[in-house]
Amino acid sequence: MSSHKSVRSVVASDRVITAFTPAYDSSATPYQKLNFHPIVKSACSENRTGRVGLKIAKAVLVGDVSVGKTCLVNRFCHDVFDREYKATIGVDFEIEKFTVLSVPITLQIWDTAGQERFKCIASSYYRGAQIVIVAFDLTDEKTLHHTETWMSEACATADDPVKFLVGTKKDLLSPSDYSKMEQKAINVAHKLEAEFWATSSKTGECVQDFFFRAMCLSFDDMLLKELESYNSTSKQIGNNLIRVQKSQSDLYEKRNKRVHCCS
Ligand SMILES: Nc1nc2c(ncn2[C@@H]2O[C@H](COP(=O)(O)OP(=O)(O)OP(=O)(O)O)[C@@H](O)[C@H]2O)c(=O)[nH]1
Repeated sequence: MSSHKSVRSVVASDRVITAFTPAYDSSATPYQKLNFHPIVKSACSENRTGRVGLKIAKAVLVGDVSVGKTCLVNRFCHDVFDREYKATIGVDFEIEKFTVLSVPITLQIWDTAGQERFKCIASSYYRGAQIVIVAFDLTDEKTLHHTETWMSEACATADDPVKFLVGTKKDLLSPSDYSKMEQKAINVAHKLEAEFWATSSKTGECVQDFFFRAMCLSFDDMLLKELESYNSTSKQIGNNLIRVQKSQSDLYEKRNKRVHCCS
């Protein structure tokens, strides 16, 4: 297992999210929200974000061999592109610190190997992911056909994730070849109930927007769940308190009745 970690103690200014990043194509996404949930926005502005500020959003990146998964991560995390192919051995990971609506949150990106012989190792890292990214090569249609299997395997142990279908190597296609491929990819994305993106790690096209979008959707989901669980716990504590108060007042009433009878 190889790994090159980049843990930044201070959030870089280009990792500060103050507005909701839109979808690549509003007709190619199941996620139709255009902004952070109002409850999320007010919780952030009033500093009521519970444990979310301490949380890590886990993303797993899967797909066929050599579709460009490592290049996608390297373009986003280090702003570099390597034209030489070096196979990922097992799994690799990167950590990026963000601030979303002034709340600190860490994104952990697990870059898995596409080679069949590493599948067993790589799949053990899918568990608990809040973001599943299935990558395919826009210049190689058979890699698109395999995305259904990748998605179902990665989602099997993920945590109700936001799902993405990401086409890579857009720089290698002519506009007309791209639009033919895009339509096929959007059809697959609908089937997978995933959001479609097309990127180029060589030119950097849409790479940062894609990861920002993933962060926005997952942050919104995580904070809503956190606030819901906080509210239901408070409600339960409230109900228990009412029950205790009621049984205390019943006891008091019974004792008063007894005192009254005896006298
Ligand atoms: N032109 C172009 N080439 C790319 C792009 N992304 C990746 N490549 C090339 O595709 C090859 C494979 O890229 P990787 O990122 O190593 O592929 P991978 O999916 O991580 O491969 P595995 O680790 O084996 O699963 C490399 O030679 C890259 O230079 C891109 O956006 N444009």
